Parts: sequence; C-alpha cells; structure tokens
Amino acid sequence: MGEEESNNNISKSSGGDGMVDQAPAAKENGRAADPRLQAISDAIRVVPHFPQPGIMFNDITELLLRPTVFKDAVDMFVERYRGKDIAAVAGIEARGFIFGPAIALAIGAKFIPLRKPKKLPGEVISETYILEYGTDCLEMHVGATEPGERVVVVDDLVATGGTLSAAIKLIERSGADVVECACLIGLPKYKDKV
Ligand SMILES: O=P(O)(O)OC[C@H]1O[C@H](OP(=O)(O)OP(=O)(O)O)[C@H](O)[C@@H]1O
Ligand SMILES: Nc1ncnc2[nH]cnc12
Repeated sequence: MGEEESNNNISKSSGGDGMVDQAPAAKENGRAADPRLQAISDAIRVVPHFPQPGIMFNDITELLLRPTVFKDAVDMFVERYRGKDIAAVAGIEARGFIFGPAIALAIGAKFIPLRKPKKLPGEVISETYILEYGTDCLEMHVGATEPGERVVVVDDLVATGGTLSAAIKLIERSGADVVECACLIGLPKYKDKV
C-alpha cells in the first residue's frame, strides 16, 4: 500500500443488540492513543440494519455536527501528512469528499476527486470493485496526477478494502505513488482481512 502502513483509524463495534462498545479508542498497539480519538469515536453513530438487514452502518454525520470534533479529525490527518511532500489528496466519493479537501488545503496539496461512474466530464480511467453490499466503480480524470507524485487516499471508512484497492489501482495506473490510505473508521469485522 505504500511506505507507511499503519494509521490511527478507529474501530467501532457492536454487541449485536444495536448498542455500540464505547471504549475502542483507549489504546492502539500498546501505545497511549491520541486523546482526541475518544471523542471522535463517540461521535460516530452505529445504525443497525442500514442500508440493508445485517449491516451495522457507521454514520459520520453526527460527527460533522460537532465542529470541534470534526476539526480534531481533520487535524489528526493534517498533522500526519504535513511536511511529507504529499502532492495530492485523492478523495473517494462520497464521504472522502467531506474530509479530503480540508486535509488537502491544510497541507498545500491538490485535491483529486475519485468519482462514481459517469460523473467526470473528461477522459477517465476506471476500476470496478466489490462492496460489503454490492458492486461499484471508481473513475479518475486522466492527467489529474503526474508520474512520481506522492498521493494520500482519503475516505471515511474501510470495510472490505475493495474501494481503497480500486483507488490505489487507479492512482498507480497513472504512475503516481500511493503513500498511505487515511480513513477515520476501520470495521473490526474485516480487521484481519484488509
Ligand atoms: O472497504 P469497502 O468494503 O470497499 O467499503 C468502504 C466504502 O463504503 C462506503 O461508501 P459507499 O460505497 O457506501 O458509498 P457512498 O459514500 O456513496 O455512500 C465508504 O464510504 C467507503 O467508500
Ligand atoms: N458498515 C458500514 N458503515 C458505513 N459505511 C460502510 N461502507 C461499507 N460498510 C459500511
């Protein structure tokens, strides 16, 4: 995936009764976790059986209603990538468009939208992928990146990793390098599979 493999993303889980475990952010890999992580974790709502039965949907819209928590989430990524010679932040439609542009502006990088099919008007390259609930496709404008540019991919959540894999393939096909993928949430169900 790139030279830096770990990330600070949050694991949310549910006991199966719709209630969410509330202390997932206390410690990561034996290190004391960043104190901002707990409030970020608490602001993510888990909605059982959305958009279909059996899916525990991790909803970031409540976090967006709390500007200090939203800012903390953006700041944590900015602190991680500032000064690392990142030329571009690639955001995945739709929820990567919420965090990606703020991170890109703060670190002085360009923003590249990776869009769902038939939304970009110019020449595109495409990658199809399999989701937790269906299949989809991502597209990127040809010429959005230059060969050798260092790119960070941003999204709200990684589940199976299919979406991020498609994003990585698109960027690598253009000759740029994916340094890291930055997501707020990592679903524990897929932790050992991604
Ligand atoms: O790791 P994966 O299994 O690939 O799943 C993660 C993707 O699923 C969600 O988007 P979704 O496809 O639901 O699209 P949306 O943002 O347009 O709702 C999420 O925002 C990620 O992009
Ligand atoms: N459980 C989930 N919650 C929110 N977005 C998702 N995308 C894929 N799985 C998801």
